[in-house]
Amino acid sequence: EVPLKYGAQYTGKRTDEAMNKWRGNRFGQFIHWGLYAIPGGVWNGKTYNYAAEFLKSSAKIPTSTWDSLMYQFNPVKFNARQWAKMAKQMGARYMTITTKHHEGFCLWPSQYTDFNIGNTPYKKDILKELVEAYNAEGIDVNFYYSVLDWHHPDWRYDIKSPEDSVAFRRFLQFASGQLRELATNYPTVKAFWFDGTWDNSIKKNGWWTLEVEQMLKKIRPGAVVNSRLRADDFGKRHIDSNGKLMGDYESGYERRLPNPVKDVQVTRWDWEACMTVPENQWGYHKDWSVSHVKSPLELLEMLVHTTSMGGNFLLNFGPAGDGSIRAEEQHIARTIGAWMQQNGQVIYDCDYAGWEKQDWGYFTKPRTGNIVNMVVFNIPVNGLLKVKVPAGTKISKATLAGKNVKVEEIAKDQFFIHLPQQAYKMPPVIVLEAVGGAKTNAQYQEAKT
Ligand SMILES: C[C@@H]1N[C@@H](C(=O)NCc2ccccc2)[C@H](O)[C@@H]1O
Repeated sequence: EVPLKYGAQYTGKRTDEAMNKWRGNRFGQFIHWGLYAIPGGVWNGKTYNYAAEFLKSSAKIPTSTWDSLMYQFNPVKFNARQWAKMAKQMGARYMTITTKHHEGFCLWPSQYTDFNIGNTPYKKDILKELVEAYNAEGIDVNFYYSVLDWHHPDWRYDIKSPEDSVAFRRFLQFASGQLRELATNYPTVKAFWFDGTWDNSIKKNGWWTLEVEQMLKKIRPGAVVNSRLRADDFGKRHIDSNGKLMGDYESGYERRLPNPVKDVQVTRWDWEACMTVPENQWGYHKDWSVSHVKSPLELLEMLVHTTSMGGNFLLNFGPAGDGSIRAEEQHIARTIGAWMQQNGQVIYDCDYAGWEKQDWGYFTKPRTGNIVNMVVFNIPVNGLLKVKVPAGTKISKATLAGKNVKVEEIAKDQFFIHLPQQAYKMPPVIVLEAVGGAKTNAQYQEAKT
């Protein structure tokens, strides 16, 4: 091991109450909302098919022109309570909001820049309204914060001169100030989701990333910080030069999920996957016809897949500039919500079961008890769901919607669960009662080869 001053501060999973709550939440709503939602990917009558939140760079818009969008931000259809109710109905247990994205516009009245909600026609502290509305629904609120800031004159992509380092030191003070006011003025915030930290300027200032993590946890004991903030003494990000995860959970799964067989090592620490509904749109884009739009079932399978590997799933919504939520996103919330209403117990407070992945779907395991859940997405033609159990495990019971289904031992530590034949519109859940360490059935012996 190399000695590190700014590397991982601990190893293993945090087991304090705040982290257990963060972990057990499992399903979150990501919200990308900022000035980019006003043009929605269209500029001077031209549609740009890149991510809408990058329109400033894809349409090569001068900063002064882009920043004047602030004077148009007036979401007349915005209703924080409605957004929170929709998220509650969807089954989200937490919400992560872009307090400031790469454009530098702040959804809160920051004292460190005039480029904020207070100087828009809307005027009011929209971040406060969202935190209060979501907390009122029992949903935890986390803050996304982009360190990368296209608006701030002292931002640097790299440090190549003494002037750069003087300017960037000012920038880091600015960012620390903003984070201090976010952690102080919104005391119910539970976690910080850092983005925009991949440039050399940050990699050369690993000390600052640790200082920020420590400052936030001092102001908000129990606060959870993602690995994406962190760089160590040598500029290594997420995982330090000794192979240890920095921050409290691994946040590298963006628009992709770990492979359920090859990437099982992801279960060694906490992690979260964040996901767009279109192929690559986080902010509101007026035209979703240009790429694949994921269906509610695709997204539900990703949620179950993530839970089955011990991760959290953060599903993105991109509200329009007027504060409305587009129909596709409302449909997703309603459809996933209906299933979560019946089956949330196989997601919340559930984890990796450690059983061998099968083709029909995913196992999840509640934190306590001898239950293992089966969530079936691929209905087998023969109606038989193969289950391979750890040596000596017995399946004493299997139920679907409270009714027993047949369990058939077919070989050593192998069973068929008989799935009732019917047309399934949504994934059925079978609950297994499994007891370990039982004497194996003498009838089944492994082959001698
Ligand atoms: C969570 C996502 N992270 C942002 C992102 O992909 N930024 C990548 C990026 C931003 C600027 C230049 C190159 C690449 C997206 O806008 C979302 O906020």
